[in-house]
Amino acid sequence: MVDMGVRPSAAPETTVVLAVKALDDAKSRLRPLPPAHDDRPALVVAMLTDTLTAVVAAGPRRIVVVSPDVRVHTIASDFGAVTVDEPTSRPAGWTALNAALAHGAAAFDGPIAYLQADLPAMRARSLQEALDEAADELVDAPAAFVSDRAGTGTALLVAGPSFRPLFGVGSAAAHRAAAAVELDPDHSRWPDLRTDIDTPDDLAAARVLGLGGTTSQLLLG
Ligand SMILES: Nc1nc2c(ncn2[C@@H]2O[C@H](COP(=O)(O)OP(=O)(O)OP(=O)(O)O)[C@@H](O)[C@H]2O)c(=O)[nH]1
Ligand SMILES: C=C(OP(=O)(O)O)C(=O)O
Repeated sequence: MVDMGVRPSAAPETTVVLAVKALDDAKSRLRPLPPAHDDRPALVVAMLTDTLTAVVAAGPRRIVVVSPDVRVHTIASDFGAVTVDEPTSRPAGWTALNAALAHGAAAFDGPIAYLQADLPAMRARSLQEALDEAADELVDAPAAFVSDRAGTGTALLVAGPSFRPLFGVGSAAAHRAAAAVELDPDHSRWPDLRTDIDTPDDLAAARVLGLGGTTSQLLLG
């Protein structure tokens, strides 16, 4: 007998796309770091590793990582991700980040989950739940998103391939204005998924939530 109360998980249908800029250019706002850990490329790698660990555990259809940095490609490959080079051009009015994300999604059909790559506290269960709720919204809406800890940015955007990602400063409002539905607008759930790391304060918040093993070992070990 089929249990009509249990919906299938959306993760196995979903392509997760992450963008990572060149490691030496990343996280300019993440300072000061404690002197013993003042190696931002290593921290970005650790956070990417913890993010990808959780993404893999969520069981998506595929993972795509877009980056100009070969070191990022090597890490992504270790997680079974498809690696994509930075696009060589971008449409007028597009930022480099959104062009990179759209370029990563371009070859694939089905729902695309654009996810921040610096979510070292994220648990697979939170991502799975958000993907499931996004799938429900995509029946009527072009996209759905989870805002970040501050409520102004976007941690996760799930959309069809034709929806233009609008990440950047104020992206929650931009995605809302493009008719994307905000998931859990009261911020009552998924603090781990919402905590992308831009500043030392973000890192402190992620520590309280519980950092993934690689970031934790780097900073605390
Ligand atoms: N592939 C690619 N990824 C990008 C690009 N710009 C930003 N990203 C990634 O998108 C995410 C958010 O980027 P930003 O907030 O602009 O940059 P950041 O390195 O996180 O931090 P700041 O240097 O402090 O702004 C990070 O994972 C970045 O690595 C880009 O042009 N190409
Ligand atoms: C790009 C974004 O985030 P941040 O710059 O905070 O990493 C965003 O929230 O759209």
